[in-house]
Amino acid sequence: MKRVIVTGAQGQLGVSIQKMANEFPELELTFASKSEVDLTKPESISEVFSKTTFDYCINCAAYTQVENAERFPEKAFAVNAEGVKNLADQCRKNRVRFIHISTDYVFDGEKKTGYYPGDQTNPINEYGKSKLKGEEYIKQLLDEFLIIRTSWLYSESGTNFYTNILQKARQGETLRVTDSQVGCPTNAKNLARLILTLIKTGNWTPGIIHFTDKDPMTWYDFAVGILKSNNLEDSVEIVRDRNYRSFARRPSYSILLEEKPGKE
Ligand SMILES: NC(=O)C1=CN([C@@H]2O[C@H](COP(=O)(O)OP(=O)(O)OC[C@H]3O[C@@H](n4cnc5c(N)ncnc54)[C@H](OP(=O)(O)O)[C@@H]3O)[C@@H](O)[C@H]2O)C=CC1
Ligand SMILES: Cc1cn([C@H]2C[C@H](O)[C@@H](COP(=O)(O)OP(=O)(O)O[C@H]3O[C@@H](C)C(=O)[C@@H](O)[C@H]3O)O2)c(=O)[nH]c1=O
Repeated sequence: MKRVIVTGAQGQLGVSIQKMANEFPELELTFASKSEVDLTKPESISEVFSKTTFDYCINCAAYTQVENAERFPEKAFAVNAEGVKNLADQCRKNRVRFIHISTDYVFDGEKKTGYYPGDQTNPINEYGKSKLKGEEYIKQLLDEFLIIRTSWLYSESGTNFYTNILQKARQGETLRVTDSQVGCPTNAKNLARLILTLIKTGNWTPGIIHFTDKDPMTWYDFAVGILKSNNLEDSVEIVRDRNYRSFARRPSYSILLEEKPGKE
């Protein structure tokens, strides 16, 4: 039986892992919400780690408000950089393998052929910068780590692009959605399954991997798909809005590719 602690367990990905837990009876999962393990409070981490011996930590905790991060970068860095350092530190002390989730926003989106894990990072917003700093701390502190970069995570519950679009549609609003960014939506359920499978099989090597599960599309295309899959395409008006107002810059083409073919 492998013992696994999941931090940030009440977020989108954390909840997806909780929902999938019964498919992985060989894993003993402990779910820690922010009130139990707060990454910005090292003592809350050490308290939980001192009570149980864990084999793995899956870190789903993060500051994910891209717009607010631009206005209050210190909030994003406190969790995504220094908080991750605190958690990685405890994993090192307690010999816990660390599985961490990062983002396509560590790239600037200028490379029009997509990004491999080893490609040059260059975040263009504060959220991306804070997530990159978190990655750097992990690499400095740990040998036994896996950073999984993913993009455009969505699920049918919680607050995310998918649920925001549906909410607006159900309120009868005309949807205005940008087509100036291209990325790959990723169902949080599929990422949850990948993570638990990797732990179950032990079939992973330390480093950074990329995981997405849909073909490249714009946010506009994604919104149209969301309407269609909910049979709302005929009842809701949707228009392309290249200039949709936002505070943070976002990469225009952030396609995450898996390891280069032919690499040993
Ligand atoms: N959402 C996306 O589109 C993408 C997300 N990712 C990454 O995937 C991971 C999971 O994201 P997702 O589930 O969508 O994010 P959510 O924002 O849904 O969940 C994050 C969770 O972390 C909690 N949290 C915030 N601050 C702290 C803290 N100081 N200590 C402990 N917990 C905290 C939040 O609690 P509260 O809400 O109460 O603050 C929330 O429950 C993150 O690392 C994110 O950066 C990567 C690519 C895309
Ligand atoms: C809700 C909405 C957004 N948009 C635009 C704003 C933005 O450019 C784009 C995406 O909107 P959001 O702000 O919902 O998405 P955003 O928060 O940028 O999503 C990102 O979240 C972080 C956590 C990640 O790691 C990324 O991979 C990515 O998923 O769509 C519209 O054009 N119309 C709309 O109605």
